[in-house]
Amino acid sequence: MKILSAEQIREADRYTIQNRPIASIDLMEAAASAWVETFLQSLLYSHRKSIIIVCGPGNNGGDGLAIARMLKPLNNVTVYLMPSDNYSPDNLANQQRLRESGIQPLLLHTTDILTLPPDAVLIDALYGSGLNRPLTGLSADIVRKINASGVPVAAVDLPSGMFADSNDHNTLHTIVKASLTITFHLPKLALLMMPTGELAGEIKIVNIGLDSSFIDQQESPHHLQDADSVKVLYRPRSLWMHKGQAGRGLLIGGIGHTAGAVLLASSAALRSGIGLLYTACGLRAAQALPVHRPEAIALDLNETDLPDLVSSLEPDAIAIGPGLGTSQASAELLNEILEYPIPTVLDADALNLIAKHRWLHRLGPNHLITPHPKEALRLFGQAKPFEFHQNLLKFSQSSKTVIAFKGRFTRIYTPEGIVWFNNSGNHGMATAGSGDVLTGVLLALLAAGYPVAQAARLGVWLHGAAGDAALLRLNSPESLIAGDIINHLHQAFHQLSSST
Ligand SMILES: NC(=O)C1=CN([C@@H]2O[C@H](COP(=O)(O)OP(=O)(O)OC[C@H]3O[C@@H](n4cnc5c(N)ncnc54)[C@H](O)[C@@H]3O)[C@@H](O)[C@H]2O)[C@@H](O)CC1
Ligand SMILES: Nc1ncnc2c1ncn2[C@@H]1O[C@H](COP(=O)(O)OP(=O)(O)O)[C@@H](O)[C@H]1O
Ligand SMILES: [K+]
Repeated sequence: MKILSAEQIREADRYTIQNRPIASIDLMEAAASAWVETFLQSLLYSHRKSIIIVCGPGNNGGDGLAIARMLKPLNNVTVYLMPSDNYSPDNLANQQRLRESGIQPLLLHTTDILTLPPDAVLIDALYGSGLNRPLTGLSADIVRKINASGVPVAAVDLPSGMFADSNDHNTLHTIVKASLTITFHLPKLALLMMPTGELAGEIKIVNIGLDSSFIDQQESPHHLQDADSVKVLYRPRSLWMHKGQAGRGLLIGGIGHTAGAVLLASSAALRSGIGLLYTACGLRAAQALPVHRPEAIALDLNETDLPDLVSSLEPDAIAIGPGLGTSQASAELLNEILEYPIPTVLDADALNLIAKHRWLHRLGPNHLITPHPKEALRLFGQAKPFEFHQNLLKFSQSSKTVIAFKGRFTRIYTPEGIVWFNNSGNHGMATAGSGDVLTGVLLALLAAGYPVAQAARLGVWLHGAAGDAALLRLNSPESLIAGDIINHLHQAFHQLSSST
């Protein structure tokens, strides 16, 4: 699914109204109705004693007015409206319809009249994608009062005060903090990125019937990656396959006390279909691995000459980093690995070493780096979130390196300039070792021969989908541990192979 800019979304609205037999006011009615349908199914709505709706002067406010009319038969609804001498035509039309339905909106001349009972739910329809500058004055005061109240908020299209695209020049404290954002038709960039994404709460996308051929024609580097978009990448195994065709992988890490990292990565690689796995690690891990995972071949790094190993093994793919440490000896191992033109995943301490030794320029098309935000900061330096995003995009294009920037919506930056926002995975995965599991999955896919960008996309999705299957089973994000992700990889693969 494409992610369009605010400007492109406006164009899509305009195009739909001009080329489809639907008037602007009817599109608003359809949007409000789709929003209400999703809202009524949400946990946020259940058991709430009243509904407060705050409406702005534009079409976002127009949606709010229409939503108020639709919810009136179901609950106790109070509507507040921003005073303006420049209401949009559809906003005015919906003010009229609302009054005809028996609701008189209260004009929000001052924040004093805004009453926010704790057992209410607030619907935020102040501003949407038409925001043209950060909020100030009365609008900002209203947002601050809403945020201070503790009343749960469901936002219409976007939390008010948030720009759909870059918020690098915005102030976060003038953005509504929502528990749920029901957005229209397409995801918006700001909903998928920190720190703005966190202000949106749970995100739901509702179809409002915008013209799909117009959307298909729009150029955008940003895409949301779901099961359907990775299914096309998946290559099922041949019935006649033998283990030599499933790929050989070499995993390097687990030095000293950090044996667990390679144990997790090894298990994940084996559960992701690797044919042969060699894990080169410290003594502790080399002793623990056969007990923990006898399918892997453990090699003690102290007794292994890396160039000899690589030339005798001829691995199809390498992964280096989990539990590697940042010692001089580890740096020498990495220095060697960076010379091989073999598809390689670089994670954790491998990334810290690259930052420390300023080896970023040595990365190329056979490399897949998987930084979490702190590692990315060490590698690429500090920048505002949207600028940082642009920097990653530029680096991937110029170096031809694939980046999986990990987080809630892990972003996969590909050298052709496309960024995939992955939508599998959950907050239960914010636990030690889940990144090591991803490294193992990626190693297996690279060893199986998937091109680097495809392995990254597929692996990140599988990892998230396995986490989702684990959460479904455990029912508690707190109890989810990295091993559970491994134990549910089979379900993620099954989803890929099952017919649509
Ligand atoms: N046909 C359409 O265009 C559709 C639009 N929809 C809704 O329309 C929204 C976009 O509507 P609009 O383009 O009218 O924009 P908004 O309603 O988001 O905001 C525009 C209004 O707010 C004012 N404004 C902007 N920034 C401000 C600021 N910092 N302080 C104070 N006032 C500010 C503008 O002067 C204008 O009056 C979407 O988010 C969505 O909710 C939906 O109804 C679906 C269909
Ligand atoms: N809130 C979340 N929602 C979705 N996925 C998450 C969330 N938190 C973490 N993850 C995923 O879990 C993994 C964590 O990786 P990382 O931070 O490297 O962990 P570790 O270093 O402990 O192994 C990443 O793949 C990330 O995308
Ligand atoms: K809004």
